[in-house]
Amino acid sequence: MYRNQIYIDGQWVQTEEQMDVYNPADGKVIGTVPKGGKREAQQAVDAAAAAFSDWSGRTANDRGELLRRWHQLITDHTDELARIMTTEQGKPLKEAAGEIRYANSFVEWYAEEGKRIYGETIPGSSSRQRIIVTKQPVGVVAAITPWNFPASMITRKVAPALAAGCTVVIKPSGETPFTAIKLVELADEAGIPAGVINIVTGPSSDIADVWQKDSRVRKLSFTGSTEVGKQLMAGAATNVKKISLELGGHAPFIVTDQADLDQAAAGLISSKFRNGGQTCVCANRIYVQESVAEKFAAKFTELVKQLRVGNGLENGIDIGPLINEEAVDKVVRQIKDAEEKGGVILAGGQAHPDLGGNYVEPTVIMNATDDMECMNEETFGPLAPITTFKTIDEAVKRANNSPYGLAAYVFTQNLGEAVKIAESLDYGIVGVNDPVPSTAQAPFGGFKESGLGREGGHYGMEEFLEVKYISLGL
Ligand SMILES: NC(=O)C1=CN([C@@H]2O[C@H](COP(=O)(O)OP(=O)(O)OC[C@H]3O[C@@H](n4cnc5c(N)ncnc54)[C@H](O)[C@@H]3O)[C@@H](O)[C@H]2O)C=CC1
Ligand SMILES: O=C(O)[C@H](O)CS(=O)(=O)O
Repeated sequence: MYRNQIYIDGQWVQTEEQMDVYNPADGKVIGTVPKGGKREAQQAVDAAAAAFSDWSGRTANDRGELLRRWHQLITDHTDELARIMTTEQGKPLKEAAGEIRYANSFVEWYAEEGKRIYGETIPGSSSRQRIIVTKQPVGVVAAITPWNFPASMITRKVAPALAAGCTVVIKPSGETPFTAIKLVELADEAGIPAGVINIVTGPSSDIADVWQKDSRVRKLSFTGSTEVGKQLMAGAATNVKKISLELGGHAPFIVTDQADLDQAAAGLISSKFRNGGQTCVCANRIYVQESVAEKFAAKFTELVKQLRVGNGLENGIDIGPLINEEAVDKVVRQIKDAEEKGGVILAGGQAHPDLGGNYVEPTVIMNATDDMECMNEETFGPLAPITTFKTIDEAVKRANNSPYGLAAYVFTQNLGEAVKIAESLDYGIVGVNDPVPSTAQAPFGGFKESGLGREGGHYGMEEFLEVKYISLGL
């Protein structure tokens, strides 16, 4: 069912040692992938470096045409890709199919955007000088991606990199390699030349160590935890690589007394429980203005109690299993901590009593306080802690009191209040009455310890380009 090979220089490669891949729904092994190491990592960079001259020398139209073929093949294989993703990651099939479409939207967008890499001329300092500013591809790109969005975190890097004329080496998460391998298989089928895309699975630190030390790798693009991001940022200093980091988040979700409470409650369901809460942009702290807190909590809790938990491959499931036992332990630990500190459980409150395994009940906790773990540490699970506030200034101050700065949300029907709050929040993404703002044409990225750089839109293209200034003496 799953290709269990890695792809280097246009060849599908096996390794003696293999790594098991598990289905989080039942803990069973669904297959194995190569345990690639330093040798495979080096071979991948060798291939990408060798392919760079031809690929970067092609026109943006040529590269765009191949990206368009890749886009069509991903479209044709959406159901197969979604089923692979749900089996190795756990998210419900409908969400997995949604992610494939979202992932594919980056391929479509950058197939065109490569044709819009503009330079400029600047008036010279003398009549005999012409100033020309051009953009050129940065070179070989290393992409290291997480398990929670196994498709879109790859295409959000690879599509702009290829459109810019870069070649790439990819290390997907060991939890979800099959989605990545299938995407690369379709790129191969689309006719993207050997060496342009390479994928290696195996121990991440061995592979990353090779890529960090190889000066031909000119750009590292990483999505994952802030902890690992900091390690990679330090390593990139070895030969001053350009780096993009999409790291952790801890999103505040503010509901003012001017909000449409039904809209806000439905919005919180979308933000909080997408991918079972395993997204870097999902609501982690819910701040509700005092006068509407009880009414809002009742509406939200009613919706939470209707959510169905189960195997993502079954119909009608809203929340699948978390990725592994450690993820479950973290959520249960945060629930217990919140209860010990005075939190009141309105819904859920435990690992799933009937399903067991990696399943957790969607949980709502009222009377949350700022000293609780869940109000400070990224949950990455289906836990919604609600606290109240008196004034807008208080809400903004508490919302900004975090080392993270990725996404934030505010629900209000008062335009002036919305603008004031959105402009005051220290976050790279602010959803105003919009619980899922992510889209291919907009810049995705965070302030503070949530990362560096942006992905999506023309901002995402700049991450794979170098600016060159040519001074022309006449
Ligand atoms: N800001 C964003 O867009 C996103 C942030 N995240 C964050 O990532 C975390 C969950 O994803 P995980 O995959 O568990 O994160 P993770 O940081 O453990 O792993 C991410 C990737 O890095 C690799 N990796 C792990 N240790 C490494 C090392 N020492 N050197 C090189 N590579 C290494 C992993 O194999 C995986 O491919 C959460 O904290 C979440 O907030 C996840 C997705 C998107
Ligand atoms: O990794 C994530 O959490 C994603 O970046 C969130 S989104 O792009 O799907 O909104």
